[in-house]
Amino acid sequence: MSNFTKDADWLDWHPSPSKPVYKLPAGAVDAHCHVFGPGEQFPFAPERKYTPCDASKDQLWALRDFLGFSRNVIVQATCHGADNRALVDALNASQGLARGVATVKESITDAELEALHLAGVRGVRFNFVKRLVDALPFDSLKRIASRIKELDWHIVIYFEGQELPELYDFFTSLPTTVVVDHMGRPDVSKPLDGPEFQLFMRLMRDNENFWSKVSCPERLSIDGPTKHYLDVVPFAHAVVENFSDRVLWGTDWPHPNMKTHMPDDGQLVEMIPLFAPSIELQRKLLIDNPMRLYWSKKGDTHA
Ligand SMILES: O=C(O)/C=C(\CC(=O)C(=O)O)C(=O)O
Repeated sequence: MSNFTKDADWLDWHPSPSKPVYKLPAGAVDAHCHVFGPGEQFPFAPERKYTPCDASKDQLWALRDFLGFSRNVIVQATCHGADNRALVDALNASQGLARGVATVKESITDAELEALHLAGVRGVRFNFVKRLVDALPFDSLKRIASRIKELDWHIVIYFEGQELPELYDFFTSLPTTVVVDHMGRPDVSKPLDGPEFQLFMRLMRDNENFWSKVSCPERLSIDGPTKHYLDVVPFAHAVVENFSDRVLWGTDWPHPNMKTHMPDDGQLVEMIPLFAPSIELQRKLLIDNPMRLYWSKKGDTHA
């Protein structure tokens, strides 16, 4: 029994996803997912903007095995603030099969950063989605960026598509590899060749240190699950085709803050061959790229 009551409109993760017909290649990485709590053991942060249901590491491993993934990258979600204990607990229990992206404050010590690295953290997340966080000052983020660069970590950025013009110069000033969550959350009702998505494509084209997750069709789609989120495919396909060595894929389990429906994780896996139609593109997306970013840094051995 959790000490927390989830939000009244909270949708729980899918209890029985379908088995995907698409068979993932051996060694595939789910490079964007979260753990929540359990709240009783790892309390949610006082400054959080939402209270989720629990989504434990063991439930994440069960999904990994059911879908056919080998590894996970667990991204710290804002409901845990900069308290990375649930994340670190999951990494420590993963037998080397999970890596993490943490949230840190400037006050973190070098020893604490080193301990996160030892646990398997390889990046920090800067979140600019206004419904999720209060704005953070750029100069503070820049100081964090220059410290984590020393550890050979990267920065994951999360923002809404319409905010990119305002954030563009800050993003391109970052000194590390930068990974964009969910293709920068494009409005897929707008044209692929329109100014909004083309600015994102320019960001990727002009800055070789930028990577993108081609994730979250369920968040971006207007078509929705009954039409298999097909309106997202041209966007994801364009990103994979053009930047095949800098793309990642993730389930986004347990799908925080979904309001319209809870996706079937098996259905999300079925979309991978639409995003990455060839075996070679699938290998890069699911294995080569995430392994390079998360399992080939200082002190890494392949589990
Ligand atoms: O899984 C995601 O990327 C999406 C989230 C939650 C989140 O990122 C967070 O709380 O940090 C969202 O859009 O509500």
